Amino acid sequence: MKPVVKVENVDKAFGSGDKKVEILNQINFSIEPYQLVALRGRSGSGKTTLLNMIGALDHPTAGEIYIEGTPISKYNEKQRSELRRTKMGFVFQSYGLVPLMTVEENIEFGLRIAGVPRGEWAAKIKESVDIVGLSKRSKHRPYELSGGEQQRVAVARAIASKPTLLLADEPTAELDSKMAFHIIQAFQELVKNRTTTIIMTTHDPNILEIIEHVYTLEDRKIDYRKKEIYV
Ligand SMILES: Nc1ncnc2c1ncn2[C@@H]1O[C@H](COP(=O)(O)OP(=O)(O)OP(=O)(O)O)[C@@H](O)[C@H]1O
Repeated sequence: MKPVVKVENVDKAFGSGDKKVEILNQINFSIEPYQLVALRGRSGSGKTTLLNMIGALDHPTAGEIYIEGTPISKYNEKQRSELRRTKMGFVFQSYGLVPLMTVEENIEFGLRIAGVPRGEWAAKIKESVDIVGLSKRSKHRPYELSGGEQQRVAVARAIASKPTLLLADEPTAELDSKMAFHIIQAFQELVKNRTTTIIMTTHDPNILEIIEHVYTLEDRKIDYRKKEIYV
């Protein structure tokens, strides 16, 4: 099976001339299908930058990123947006919920964009809302929810379409430890059922403890560690 993600000799710098800041230098790694991967590193180490490049939202300065074997650097904006829409789910720090839509409608909107057939929406909305424990809140609008609840809606929306690749930036940052574990368990189920490959960033040592594949960004380089997990 091809890796879902292959990052090859990737450099990333922002700015130019005197203001040039090199964030990532010669990054290489591959992620096999149905892995749950954690990306850790100090604030400013480039975790979000790397997720953005894997998610075709930003371009490497050098090197190549392959999604399911296809190099994406030559994709035009339309192809990149198609790739994101059909294969990827995103949980980013701003959540990106539509304020005037209820929880259900926000998830439905995500399903529509991902091209999921209409007949599957109701079941997928129910399933994803149940997974994040928000069944009782599904008719509420984002502004009626706490920060952690909004984050769970973003998770539900991202997993509802069962994307090939889920990219999640600090998806448990706003959650208490019980709910954070619950979300990670849901991620582990998606991986175990061979539904999705997940890359998430986290600072939380308790979560890093239970994730098998951990990548660390430090001094512009990446380091990989596979752990034995006993659960
Ligand atoms: N568009 C941009 N222009 C200039 N510099 C940027 C840009 N985006 C990110 N950076 C810089 O790149 C570095 C890495 O940022 P990034 O957001 O990837 O870090 P991070 O590891 O995700 O941090 P955190 O844990 O705080 O979210 C930071 O120093 C940041 O200021």
